[in-house]
Amino acid sequence: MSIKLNRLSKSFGPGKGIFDLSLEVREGEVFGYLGPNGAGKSTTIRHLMGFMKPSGGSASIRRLDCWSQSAEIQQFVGYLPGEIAFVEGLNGSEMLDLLGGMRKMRSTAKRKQLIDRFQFDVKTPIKKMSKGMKQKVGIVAAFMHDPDILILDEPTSGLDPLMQSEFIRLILEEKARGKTIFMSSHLFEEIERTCDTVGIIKDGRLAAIENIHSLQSSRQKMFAITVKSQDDVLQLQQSGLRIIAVQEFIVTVEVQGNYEALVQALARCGIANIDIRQQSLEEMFMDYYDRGMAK
Ligand SMILES: Nc1ncnc2c1ncn2[C@@H]1O[C@H](COP(=O)(O)OP(=O)(O)OP(=O)(O)O)[C@@H](O)[C@H]1O
Repeated sequence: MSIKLNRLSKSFGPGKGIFDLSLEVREGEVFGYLGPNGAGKSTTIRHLMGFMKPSGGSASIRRLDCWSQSAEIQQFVGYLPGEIAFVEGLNGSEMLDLLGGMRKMRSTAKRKQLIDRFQFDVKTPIKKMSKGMKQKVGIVAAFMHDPDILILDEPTSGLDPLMQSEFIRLILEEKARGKTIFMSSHLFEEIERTCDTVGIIKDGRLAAIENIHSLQSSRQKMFAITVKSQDDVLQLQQSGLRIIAVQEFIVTVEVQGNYEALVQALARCGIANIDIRQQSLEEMFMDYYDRGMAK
């Protein structure tokens, strides 16, 4: 096991913080950590990096305790913080020199390659950099020593769509090279395209941990059925199918596998049209939020 949270908890006051988080990330797995603002993503990540002492439970990476053995852990981990703290007065290149020096890095090949890839002028003083440029410096710093494990807190925040795609390509390449990646995100597409597993955090608690591939196959289908009369609408409403919306004669039904019940109900109605649409990962995500811990 690469990363393990065992009932990790940190309380910042009543109902605030993270509570009883348990999860495991295997070596070579890409784990997406999804949740709304204030859910506890950064707090979890800060524990992984050893910046915070848990109030209860523990976090470990490769069996090393994230709090008491953080110096050892940081040797093989690359970290991108949610908000990057820069040293005043330095330009991008000097900042990367400083971070590389702290790691006693000798080779700068990967750093050069990343700078070319993300296309930015490293000589710009950090004070004058845009949010996106600073984020690029942070990405280079996280990846430049070619770490085995990457812990990334909202890595694409501030990047334009082109650079977001470049970042996704980078993640897929690093994944192919066997790297273990734990990343938080608000972007469903980014998680869907890169991750094997997604953990959903809500109000400091894990609402779900799902394999992305089985999540994709268990997606519900939405049938927007246009019927011919009000009686048909009633007929569908009484059919026991899961009705999502009714708009005049258009009844939207959510179906997951139970097509026979749908066909039987439709056979009793006058049908003018049927549109079929698959639920997006984003809708599934919102569904988890709405239903809270019930799922
Ligand atoms: N050092 C702290 N002291 C007190 N409360 C804190 C501290 N750090 C975080 N919190 C609170 O804990 C909760 C979780 O915050 P956290 O930053 O982990 O959320 P997040 O999921 O990363 O959100 P975002 O997407 O906005 O970055 C919030 O209610 C936040 O106000």
